Amino acid sequence: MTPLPDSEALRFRDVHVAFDEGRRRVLAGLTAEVSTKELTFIAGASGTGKSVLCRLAVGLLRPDAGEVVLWGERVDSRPERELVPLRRQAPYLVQGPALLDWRTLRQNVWLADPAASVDDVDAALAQVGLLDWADRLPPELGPGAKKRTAIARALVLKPRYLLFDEPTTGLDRKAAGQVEEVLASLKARGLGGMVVSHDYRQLKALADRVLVVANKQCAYLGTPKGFLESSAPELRVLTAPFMEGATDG
Ligand SMILES: Nc1ncnc2c1ncn2[C@@H]1O[C@H](COP(=O)(O)OP(=O)(O)OP(=O)(O)O)[C@@H](O)[C@H]1O
Repeated sequence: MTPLPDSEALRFRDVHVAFDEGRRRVLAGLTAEVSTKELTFIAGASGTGKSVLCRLAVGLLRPDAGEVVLWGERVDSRPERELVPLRRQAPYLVQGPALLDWRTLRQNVWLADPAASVDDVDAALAQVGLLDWADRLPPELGPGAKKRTAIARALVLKPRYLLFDEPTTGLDRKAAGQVEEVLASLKARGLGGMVVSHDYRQLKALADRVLVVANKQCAYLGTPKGFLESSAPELRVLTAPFMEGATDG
């Protein structure tokens, strides 16, 4: 494969991460390169380091060894003050939406970027299908709409890349479908992202690429089809229940 230009690449090079004073090794020599123009799903069993990968990508966690390079710049060794602007370009959406309940949706989005114009704020809400709800308060929303508001908070920053940690976990089918529609529309507009997900139906529908973390390394980086149809034991253990369900249904 031809190497990606720096302007489109997120690179992990021989990354090592351990917790509890080195006793709990999570990543040991993970190397992978993803395009920030694509939607890359991060798959793997629970606790293998998928969220750790997101935190590394934007410098919320520094590796014990190895390099993390985003758009040609070392993230792992950058001073914290330089990471703040980087995180506006590549916001990381954690699982909980973290909205202020006493502020309207419009105000919640505005708070993410007080310098934004009202048009920009409303455009961000429109992109997630919530413009009609701009003057409502978060407690009036269901969990899916709260999640979409959190996405609007990231979009108002006019990001180059988005990192989503399990964006539909805990949502019912309908709410998850609405969040997936937002992901699909961002993808259609050419905005890339990294999505930590256990939902292989969603992965199959949306992913350009899949990165699997297993055995403390990158066990697979390729197409969703290649991932789902692989016979490699470390991938089969993840995909077999889904593939069997797909055949049955
Ligand atoms: N700050 C921390 N201190 C100690 N251990 C941590 C810390 N952060 C992560 N870990 C451990 O690192 C491992 C990987 O965590 P991570 O959250 O990346 O897993 P994950 O693959 O996203 O899991 P899940 O699918 O369950 O969300 C886990 O065993 C977790 O307990």
